Order: sequence, then C-alpha cells, then structure tokens
Amino acid sequence: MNRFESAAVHVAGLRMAYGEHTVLDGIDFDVAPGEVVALLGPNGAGKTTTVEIVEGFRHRDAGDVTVLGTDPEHGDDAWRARIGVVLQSWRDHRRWRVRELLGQLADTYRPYATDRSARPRDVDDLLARVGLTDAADQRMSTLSGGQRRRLDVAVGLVGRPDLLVLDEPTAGLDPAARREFHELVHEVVDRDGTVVLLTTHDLTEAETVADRILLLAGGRIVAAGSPAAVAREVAGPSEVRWSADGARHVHSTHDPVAFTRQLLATVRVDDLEVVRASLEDAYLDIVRRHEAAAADRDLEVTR
Ligand SMILES: Nc1ncnc2c1ncn2[C@@H]1O[C@H](COP(=O)(O)OP(=O)(O)OP(=O)(O)O)[C@@H](O)[C@H]1O
Repeated sequence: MNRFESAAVHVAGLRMAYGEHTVLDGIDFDVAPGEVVALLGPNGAGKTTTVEIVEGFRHRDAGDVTVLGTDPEHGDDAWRARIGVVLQSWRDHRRWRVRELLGQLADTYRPYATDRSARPRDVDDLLARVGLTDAADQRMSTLSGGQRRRLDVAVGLVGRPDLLVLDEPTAGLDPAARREFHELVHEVVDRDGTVVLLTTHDLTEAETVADRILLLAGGRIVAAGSPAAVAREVAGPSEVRWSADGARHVHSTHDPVAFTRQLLATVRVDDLEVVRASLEDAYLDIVRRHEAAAADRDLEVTR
C-alpha cells in the first residue's frame, strides 16, 4: 500500500475560489493514521473552506481529495458516520435538552457500529468527559458559550469517529476549558486511534495539541512540519546586544550561541543581552509576507 492509499486524508492541488477571490491556490497535504494535524492561519486564510471540502460540505474547483478512502463529494452515509464534525457554530435545536440531543444523534450512529468500532459512545460517559454532566437536562438555549462549545465537541465525538474534524474548537473557551479540551483530544487519539484535523489561528494551541502544523497563508501552505520544525522555519533572527569600552553594540543573528561564544572569546564585554525573536511575531511576519505575495499575484491576474 502506498502512502496516499494509507493516508486518512489526502489533498493534492486543491483549488477554490469564491467568484474572483481565490482562497486556495493549490494546496497539498496528507494526514496519516494516528496523527493530529493543525491547519493554522489568520482569519480568512481558507481554513474553514479546506475543512468543509474535507468534510464533503463544499464542492471544490479543482484538485484530488480522498478522505478515509473516499472522495468526500461521493461519500455515503456509512462514510459520513466515520467522520466527526465540529463546526465553527451552529444554532439549531436550541430547545433541545443536552442529553436528549446527544441521545438522538447517538441513535443515528448505531447502524454503523463495526467489530472494530463500538458506535455510538455512551452518552453519559461522554457528558462526563466533556464536563457537561450537570448541564445534561438543560435546554441548549440556556448554555453558556463555553458549555455550548463543549457540547459541539461532544456532538463531534458521539459517533466514535475515525476522523475528527474540528473548526476552531476552542474559540470562546477560557484557559482551563481550553486545557481540558487539549487533554480530551490527546485521550481520544490515544484510546481510539482517532485521526484529528483541526483549524486554529492560535499558534500556541497548534503547538500544544498537534503532531504536525500546516501554516496556510495567501492561499498556499507556506510552512509544514512538527511544531518544532515550523518554529525553526518561521523564527526570525535574535539580537545580541553588548557594551564594550563604553560603547553599545547590537548584532542580528540566526545563531546567537555561536556569535556570543565568538564575541566573548575576542572582546572584553562589560554587558551582554540576547533577545530572541518571539515566535508569535515571526508567525505574523511570515503570514503578512505571503499575503502580500498573494495580493501581488491577484493583481497580475487582473492586469
Ligand atoms: N460562501 C462564501 N462566499 C464567498 N466568500 C466566502 C465564502 N466563504 C468564505 N468566503 C471567503 O473566503 C475566504 C476564506 O474564508 P474561510 O472561512 O475559509 O477562512 P478561515 O481561514 O476559516 O477564516 P477564519 O479564521 O476567520 O474562520 C474569506 O475571505 C471569506 O470571506
């Protein structure tokens, strides 16, 4: 079996435009079994568009997409039952009570249980896991924003999916709930081997939760790899500042350790400071550069 046949998600040459506005300008990525992959990018980068195409909710203009062995545009109910979806927001069913809604959804997954995957998940167990036991009998309209988000995640998990797609899952959660959510993702991956594709514009979240980051900007994936590898790729230079003989100096370098070692070996330094580039700043910088390049490309096309 080659790499693409074994990938849970395979995307190649994906293109999408809304009218004149090109959002995805040829993106390629795979998500392997057992992986948590974060699609990271600023507002409007095309993250939701990408996951909606993966989920089969949106037609693409061009490119190959295979999800759990099937083109999402041709996925049947059995295929859909293997995918858990957490949308950015949905506001239906406000009059339903929490346990009632999950119970109804759980029933729709029952026909799709397999020897390998006991579907659905036990609803009370799931409510406990997402911290909603006490709210189980509340109507959805009375939930707080954070409780609502936890319910969204429970909805995505109730069918014990092989692939869980989360669109900005922690938007609106406080730091404690955010951490609990990250733990939940790790647990689901470790226990059930669920593959997770999530979107976020929060670099720290991507680093915390993902095995691999895909940085989307200007319609393209501009950096990809482990959080550490992407951090290296996007990290800017550090500044070494020192004073010697009453004069102040500053030098910008990608290897502050080597520079400092050489400096101390050759100069009598009175004072020394190394200021590392903030990863967040570097991330914003790379995004700005790629968005500017994309705007230039758009301009070329309209000329
Ligand atoms: N149905 C649509 N019709 C027209 N334009 C759209 C539509 N959906 C999205 N867009 C535009 O496409 C671009 C990408 O949107 P998308 O929601 O995929 O980005 P995103 O990275 O998920 O952004 P955010 O972080 O804000 O959720 C945006 O400029 C958006 O305004």
